[in-house]
Amino acid sequence: MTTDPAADLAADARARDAADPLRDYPALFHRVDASDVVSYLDGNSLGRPTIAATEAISAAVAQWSGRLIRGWDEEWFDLPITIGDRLGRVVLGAAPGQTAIGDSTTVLLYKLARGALAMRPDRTEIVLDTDNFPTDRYVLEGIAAELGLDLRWITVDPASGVEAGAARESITERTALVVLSHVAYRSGFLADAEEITRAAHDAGALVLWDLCHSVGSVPIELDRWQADFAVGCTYKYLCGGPGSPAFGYVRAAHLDGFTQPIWGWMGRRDPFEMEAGYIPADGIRRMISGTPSVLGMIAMRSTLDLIDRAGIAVVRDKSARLTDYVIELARLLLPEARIASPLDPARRGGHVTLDHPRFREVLPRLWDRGVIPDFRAPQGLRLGPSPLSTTYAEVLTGIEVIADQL
Ligand SMILES: Cc1ncc(COP(=O)(O)O)c(C=O)c1O
Ligand SMILES: Nc1c(O)cccc1C(=O)C[C@H](N)C(=O)O
Repeated sequence: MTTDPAADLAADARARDAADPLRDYPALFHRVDASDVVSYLDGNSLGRPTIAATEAISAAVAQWSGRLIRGWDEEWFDLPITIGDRLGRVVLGAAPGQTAIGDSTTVLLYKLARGALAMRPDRTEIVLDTDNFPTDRYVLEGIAAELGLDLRWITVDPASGVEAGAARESITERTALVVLSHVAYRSGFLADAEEITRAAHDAGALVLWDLCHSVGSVPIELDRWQADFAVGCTYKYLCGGPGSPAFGYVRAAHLDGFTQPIWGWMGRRDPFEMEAGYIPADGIRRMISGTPSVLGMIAMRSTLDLIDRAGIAVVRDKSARLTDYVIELARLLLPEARIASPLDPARRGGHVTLDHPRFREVLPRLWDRGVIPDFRAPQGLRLGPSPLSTTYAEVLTGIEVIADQL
């Protein structure tokens, strides 16, 4: 301890970094101009690129230029499934043959929800919550209008999320499908996915989990939870790059009869036979509609290598410590801001939201100072440190600048 509180805080952050089992990982990510961005706190919107990803993308371009159309037979045709299997093993708790990469989260959500609803033709309701990510709400509103179904909304406090008890009360014998986020995009609330899945099954309903904000930071056990379907994006903690394709999971037991609504040639059995009529490919390949984005899938592989090496439990532990640290610093340096996320780390994913009526006006000044959090209307500053790439010192710098600007 010194008589200088700022120096004490800096020393404490350095000590946390020195003791961090993942201390060597931040150096594996690009930092093109360290003075331009002094604190990146938006890893849950767009992860930083790994250095290995740049090399892997260059190698993929070389393969494209050398192998040309032959690349499809040699590797690319199978990539959505081979990377899907790897994703399943490293971060989803999913055995092979249930995960495919392709499309955006929005499109895959539509395809999975339509396929799921076709499995419960006698039921009339979809259960969802009022603070799910907009795309989930809009897609389900569209499907409900298209199929003449009802939506049953679970009303949630935006600083919290869907409790298992509230979900159980909302699911009835009319419910065909429950669609919820594992980690809420605004508050970071971590849902009890296993218990909610059980509640849905007890009522004969199916569940589709949106894993966008948990994949790569929170352990996921899709097979153990007996989840029916899941979807998630790969550009956040998986650092797949802007617009990298999403993943979709269909439980093996459902695959045989599963029909998704966009019948493209790439998801057909024997696509290069070009035959009349659509017959879905065997297994999870049937989730594919059109030509997959090969270059878009490359970067996430490098992040999966890092998570595989570190172990998702260690990644989660760092993530929980980082968000605890955010809360500790916010209480100390930003006492006028409200913490709009669960305080218990066991009930929180990888980010924390702070509320203050002046955050909207402060945001451009933070960007000018090289501090990049997210802003979520009406007044939330969302801080998403990425466990593999963010240091404690970076978090401290960010919150000091926020305090200074506020
Ligand atoms: C929970 C959630 N679902 C879906 C999406 C987005 O889907 P898409 O990749 O289609 O834009 C996001 C983030 O953009 C999200 O946070
Ligand atoms: N997908 C995004 C985009 O294309 C532009 C800006 C932000 C995003 C995001 O990922 C937003 C994010 N899913 C959220 O939770 O707010």
